[in-house]
Amino acid sequence: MEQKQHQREARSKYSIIVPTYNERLNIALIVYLVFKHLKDIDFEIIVVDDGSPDGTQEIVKQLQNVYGEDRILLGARPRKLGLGTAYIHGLKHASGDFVVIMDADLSHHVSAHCDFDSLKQVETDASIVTGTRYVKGGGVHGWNLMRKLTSRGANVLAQTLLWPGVSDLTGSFRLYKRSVLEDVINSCVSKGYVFQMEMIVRASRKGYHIEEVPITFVDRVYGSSKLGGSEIVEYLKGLVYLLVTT
Ligand SMILES: Nc1nc2c(ncn2[C@@H]2O[C@H](COP(=O)(O)OP(=O)(O)O[C@H]3O[C@H](CO)[C@@H](O)[C@H](O)[C@@H]3O)[C@@H](O)[C@H]2O)c(=O)[nH]1
Repeated sequence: MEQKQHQREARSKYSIIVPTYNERLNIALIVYLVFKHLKDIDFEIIVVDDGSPDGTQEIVKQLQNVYGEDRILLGARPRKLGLGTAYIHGLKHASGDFVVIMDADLSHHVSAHCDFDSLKQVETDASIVTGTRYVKGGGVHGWNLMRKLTSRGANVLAQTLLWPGVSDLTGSFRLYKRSVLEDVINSCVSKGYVFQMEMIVRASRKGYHIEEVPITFVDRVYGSSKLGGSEIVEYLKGLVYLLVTT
């Protein structure tokens, strides 16, 4: 029985998509942590970098020399083209049966989030396992009041208007069955941060089984968030669009 379980795990491959823009100070650490904590899992890391002026890509190339180009793939884009399209680009390079998306800035801690229970859930019952900060056991550390209110407000507004059945619509630690991601991603039109919400709402509307796991989001130590006012405007536009089209 145990051997069968092991064989099943050994067959599954995970593609971990990490979008980066100016993450020179974080990328080596996140790669190190993934390799440290996912020892018994077959995985590849796909870094989608948007021509970061801080030289993130140079660090990724050094990491490829250390870990191998088959384990660290670089999906380089010429300029900042948005978070949503970065995931779409990453998926083109992915060869795994399952896809994990996570931030590069260590706000998602690999040891706590990529646990075996979540991985098993997506291998068996769930189509998507999504990290949530907004249930018992989840939370946020390090944000100021304004940032907390913005995130909470965005979620409450979307819950009220869309009833998606998911508590954290803007979170970006998720595991997808590859076929599900491919199906849902093709119906998404968002380019920026609102993409997270669009993906999960469309998946929910299509009837996919979504499991939530509580996560604690820890704000970054190095570098800065790229979430600006224009992303908030895009979020509101996206909300209206989803209200009308789903
Ligand atoms: N390639 C690429 N990567 C990007 C871009 N914009 C942001 N990123 C990368 O996307 C990740 C998240 O970006 P942050 O700017 O650090 O986001 P945050 O404020 O910490 O994140 C919060 O809001 C996000 C938006 O919904 C959430 O995804 C996240 O979970 C969290 O709630 C980081 O790895 C960052 O480098 C882009 O245009 N292109």
